[in-house]
Amino acid sequence: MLRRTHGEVAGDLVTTNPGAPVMFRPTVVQTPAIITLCVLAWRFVSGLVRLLYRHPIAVHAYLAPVAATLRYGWVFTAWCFGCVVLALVVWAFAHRPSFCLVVGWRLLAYWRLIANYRRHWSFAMSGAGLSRMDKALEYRPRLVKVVCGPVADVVTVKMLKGQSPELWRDRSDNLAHAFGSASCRVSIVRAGVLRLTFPRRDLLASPIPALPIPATVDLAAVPIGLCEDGKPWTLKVHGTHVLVAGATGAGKGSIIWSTVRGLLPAIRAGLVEVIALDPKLMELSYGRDIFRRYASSPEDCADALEEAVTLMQDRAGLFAGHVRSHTVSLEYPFVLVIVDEVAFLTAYQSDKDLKRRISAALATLTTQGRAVGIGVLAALQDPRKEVMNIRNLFPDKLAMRLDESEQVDMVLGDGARERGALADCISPVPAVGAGVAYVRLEASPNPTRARAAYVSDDDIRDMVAWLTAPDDDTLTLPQTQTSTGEAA
Ligand SMILES: Nc1ncnc2c1ncn2[C@@H]1O[C@H](COP(=O)(O)OP(=O)(O)OP(=O)(O)O)[C@@H](O)[C@H]1O
Repeated sequence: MLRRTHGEVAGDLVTTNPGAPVMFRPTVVQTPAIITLCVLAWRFVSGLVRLLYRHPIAVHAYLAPVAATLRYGWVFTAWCFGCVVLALVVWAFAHRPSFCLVVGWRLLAYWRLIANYRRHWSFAMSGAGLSRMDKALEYRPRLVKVVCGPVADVVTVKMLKGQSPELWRDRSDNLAHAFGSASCRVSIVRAGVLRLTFPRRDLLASPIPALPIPATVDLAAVPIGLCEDGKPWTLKVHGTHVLVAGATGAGKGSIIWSTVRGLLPAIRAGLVEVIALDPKLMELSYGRDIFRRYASSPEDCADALEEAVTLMQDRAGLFAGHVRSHTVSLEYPFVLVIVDEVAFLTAYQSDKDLKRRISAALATLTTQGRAVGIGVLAALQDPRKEVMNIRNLFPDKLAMRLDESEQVDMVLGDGARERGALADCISPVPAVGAGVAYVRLEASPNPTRARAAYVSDDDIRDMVAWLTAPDDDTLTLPQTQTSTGEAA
């Protein structure tokens, strides 16, 4: 039975000082020892069961040697242990990817959980202001699990009630430094649960050489570089328009040329045609033989754009009432209009008539071109509305190195910078930051960092040679497929 003792008599605590705080000591309830022991035993047993349920492999890895030693002696156990370690080492050397997938990343995750995250969790949470004190008790967000991959640790966290993802995004720098990482990306898993991504190494820190010309072409996923998680970075060109924004020297050319390189087999097969507008006369002139039409002067650019508009209208007239979307074929190839530094042709164009013609053609192509197989890939340095008033007509946008933090949301949409698209922090050193971009992939609202492969002048020369060379034994003409399933 619970025994109740009385609290202290208030009279003893009363003071004549009117400023003294009112003191109160509550009634003390003494719990019999047996109840305390039962509660502790219950907690111990339920903890054991939970451990066995959550980490069966780890528990058996500890229990098996103990059981083997008791049953067969320590020599047998040591032999077995040695054999297992040897087998793992051989596996790791013989086939590293499968070893990492099945064993390596799990072991690393276990190690990082104990040696880094659990060890620093309490200080990191209180230091970053993410824990909460209530009645002298500290409540901390729960560290749910750690998963390691080749380049980053992904930590799943359960927030405290009342916390928001924005609060965690605000503290992402504190978390990155607390856990010894260069950055921390916060994304939402579900209500109350967050995913923190801590990169361990940066795959994009050095330039990526030009990718091999692909054997098949998928217009929904043209390989142009590498994502920060090590996956290929692919760009959709058919059924969309792409705007690439980046300050001077950000490497916009590498996105344009990597795209052209990825499309090369389809260009050679006649399933894709490229119209290139190069008002700066520098970027695209080197590979003009690849393009169906190359234009550099503003008059020429206006004519080329109007030619694309006429083609678009002809196709619309032919397709109307028959098909609702374009299928790539030799008769109706996909036409990609590439515009390097589009602002030269619009905002900075002094000839008012040319400016009007170009702006009208661009707006027409970006509003009506998708359905009839005409796409626009435009690059520009300054994404402000005064400079590019039709930027919202581009469904896909890439943010390369930008001069100001406000420009990030202008390009990628509201909240992109808060979600980790730090395009204004990309290094201006070409070897480190050129070609790096933040992109919003269809699968996720959170921006992903990626780097385009660098296509050098020699690579462009080889591309021209590859495209114009006659079929012979030294050249293998790849089978060309498009996203729409047509084959050359
Ligand atoms: N993907 C890349 N990887 C490594 N270096 C690159 C990459 N892309 C470009 N560079 C380097 O950065 C320099 C600038 O690239 P680029 O001319 O493409 O930039 P840009 O954004 O087009 O600049 P601008 O708008 O001034 O023409 C190049 O000379 C090259 O040395």
